[in-house]
Amino acid sequence: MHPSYYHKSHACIMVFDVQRKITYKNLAVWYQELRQYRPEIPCLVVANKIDADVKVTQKSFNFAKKQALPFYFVSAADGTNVVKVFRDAIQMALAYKKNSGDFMDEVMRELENFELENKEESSDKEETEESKPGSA
Ligand SMILES: Nc1nc2c(ncn2[C@@H]2O[C@H](COP(=O)(O)OP(=O)(O)OP(=O)(O)O)[C@@H](O)[C@H]2O)c(=O)[nH]1
Repeated sequence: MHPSYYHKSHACIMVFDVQRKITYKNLAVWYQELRQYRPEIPCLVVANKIDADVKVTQKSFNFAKKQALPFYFVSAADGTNVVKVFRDAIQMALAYKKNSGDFMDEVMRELENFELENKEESSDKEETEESKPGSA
């Protein structure tokens, strides 16, 4: 995947298809690539399409356990756990964004603060210009 897709990401949801083994096997490859660009962001693992065969939820998928990642059985078709996954991902992303010690994140945070301060300064200036007597 092009590195720009990883840029400024604060969480990752890795989804595999329980009916296609290759998609599970490929998780390791995707995960390695993700960690190259975003070493610390929260990553969630999703086993999708459980509606196709619910018995699959009795199987254990060790990839997530091995990497100590949160794991969810999901069906995008009937909605099982979809909201939960996105809620958890957003919560983890926000927590990460606030507290990240990753160097690139710190740089991005500084840049965002700098831009905000500049915007505030220029809007303060505009306000004082407008309130000057005789100004249009
Ligand atoms: N039964 C079932 N089918 C699903 C589920 N989620 C997606 N599908 C089906 O799987 C197929 C692929 O879904 P897409 O949304 O195209 O997923 P994708 O990741 O873009 O798939 P690729 O095009 O193979 O890369 C579609 O026919 C979907 O209807 C699910 O939870 N259960």
